[in-house]
Amino acid sequence: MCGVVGIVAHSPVNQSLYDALTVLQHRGQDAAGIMTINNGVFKLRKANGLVRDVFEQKHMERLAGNWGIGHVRYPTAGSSTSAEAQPFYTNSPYGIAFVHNGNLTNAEDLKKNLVSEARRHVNTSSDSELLMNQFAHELCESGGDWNLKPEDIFAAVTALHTKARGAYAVVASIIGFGIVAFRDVYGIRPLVLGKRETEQGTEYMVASESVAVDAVGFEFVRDVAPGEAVYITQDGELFSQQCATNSELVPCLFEYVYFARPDSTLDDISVYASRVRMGQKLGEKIKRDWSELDIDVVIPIPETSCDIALEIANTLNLPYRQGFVKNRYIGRTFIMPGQQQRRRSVRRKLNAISQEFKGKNVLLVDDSVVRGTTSEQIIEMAREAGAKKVYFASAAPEIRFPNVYGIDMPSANELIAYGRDVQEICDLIKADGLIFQDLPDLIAAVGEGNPSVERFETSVFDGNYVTNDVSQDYLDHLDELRRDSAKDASSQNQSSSLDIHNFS
Ligand SMILES: O=P(O)(O)OC[C@H]1O[C@H](OP(=O)(O)OP(=O)(O)O)[C@H](O)[C@@H]1O
Ligand SMILES: NC(=O)CC[C@H](N)C(=O)O
Ligand SMILES: [Mg+2]
Repeated sequence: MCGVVGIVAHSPVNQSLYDALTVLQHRGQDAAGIMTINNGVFKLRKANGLVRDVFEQKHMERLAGNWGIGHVRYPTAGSSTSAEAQPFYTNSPYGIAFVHNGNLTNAEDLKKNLVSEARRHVNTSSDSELLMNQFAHELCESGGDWNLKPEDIFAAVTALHTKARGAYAVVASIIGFGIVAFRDVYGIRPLVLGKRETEQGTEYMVASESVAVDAVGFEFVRDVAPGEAVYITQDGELFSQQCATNSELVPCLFEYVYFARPDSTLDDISVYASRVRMGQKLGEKIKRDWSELDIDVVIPIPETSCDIALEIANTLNLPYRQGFVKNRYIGRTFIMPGQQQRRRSVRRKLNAISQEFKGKNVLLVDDSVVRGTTSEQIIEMAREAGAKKVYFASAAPEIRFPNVYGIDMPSANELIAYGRDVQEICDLIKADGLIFQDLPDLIAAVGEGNPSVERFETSVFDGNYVTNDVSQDYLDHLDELRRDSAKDASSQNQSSSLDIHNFS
């Protein structure tokens, strides 16, 4: 996942963009970038690392200007090199800076056409650079004259929707004109709009999650609709238009399970409330299926599962205890780039308080079990701390299918539930019992927050890919390209790519 943000204000935006990126940090820990516009010139700083490490005082001072965009990256295509950090830039037409959350499913076809028909150069293996070039090409083709009008921009996004497939929540700044933000036709990735009234006039903000809007002191207005584009001129005038004929809201279910912050509301669904309902429903299932078990205490695996575990404890009428302490200086392990790093990080990140385990039958709760990196080690730690029995509950069902829409799960073989039933997974992670939420219950837990959402993007659980273009051949190809062992080679290949127009 990545986090995107864009602000058009009447005073400098560097600090607000920085603040927004720090509250979106949970969506991407690999790289961060900000590009502002000042006196008709782009100012850029991007690099690998966390927001707090990428931007020093000197960079912040140089990021002048009253409008700009920002990005935190979790790579799902290409490599992890700084050359693929975002924003991307292209000089034609007008000068465009571009940030993207999501992942394309037809990147290779797009690339062929871009080179052969549009004669555009794409310098990295990032699908986001491709998408930017396709957008730039559509802007050239949209028929407007030099003085770009809202209808020209909407025509370009309309054309883009017919060519790009997959997931994309995008914010782009077009120099001399303004910021355009849009979501793919299913709205797989989130994007929200905020505003703030000032003496100089209205200021606007778009961001991946509502928490960024709150943190920067803007007021939440609404979600950007799937297929819709919002255009904010550099003077603060807002235009919006539905640019797709076939749009339908099908948001990613895993955003609510794991990715988004609990204090965000996405597509009118509170992430926190949906996690509480996940806990209620899983608690009911545990009551039904495990009535004979004598569980003494419910313990969450920090951090994402805490709200879920508390509700399970309430439903089961059992004590809830924080048996693991999280090292606040270690980030999320699942979105780290390699399995070795992920494995090492679990023990550095979590430590058991042995009194909470000694002689007890504990129920450990996590939001999800993906590669099994966390669950396997945590169960071992619970036993080392003296637990008698260790039961394990996952608020998400078994994850058996790769993700192609912006979550880095490209290889079915790396998923612990792939080709295994619950007992086999339980044996692997060495639990005394393992229980997963049922998919209909998870869908209900999230969907109750907004009954108008008829479908969610659930491919990691059931293999149904909403874009209808994902074949087994494509998945095999992705596996070859992106499985952990392949990624290292790709990063080495790309490490010599140009880092263009960047402040060091
Ligand atoms: O089965 P796995 O491959 O280990 O993946 C699942 C685990 O990874 C995530 O935690 P993470 O440490 O990323 O973040 P958190 O602190 O937000 O829970 C998630 O919450 C699970 O704990
Ligand atoms: N997780 C994401 O949204 C990734 C965006 C883009 N596909 C990249 O790899 O940079
Ligand atoms: Mg976790």
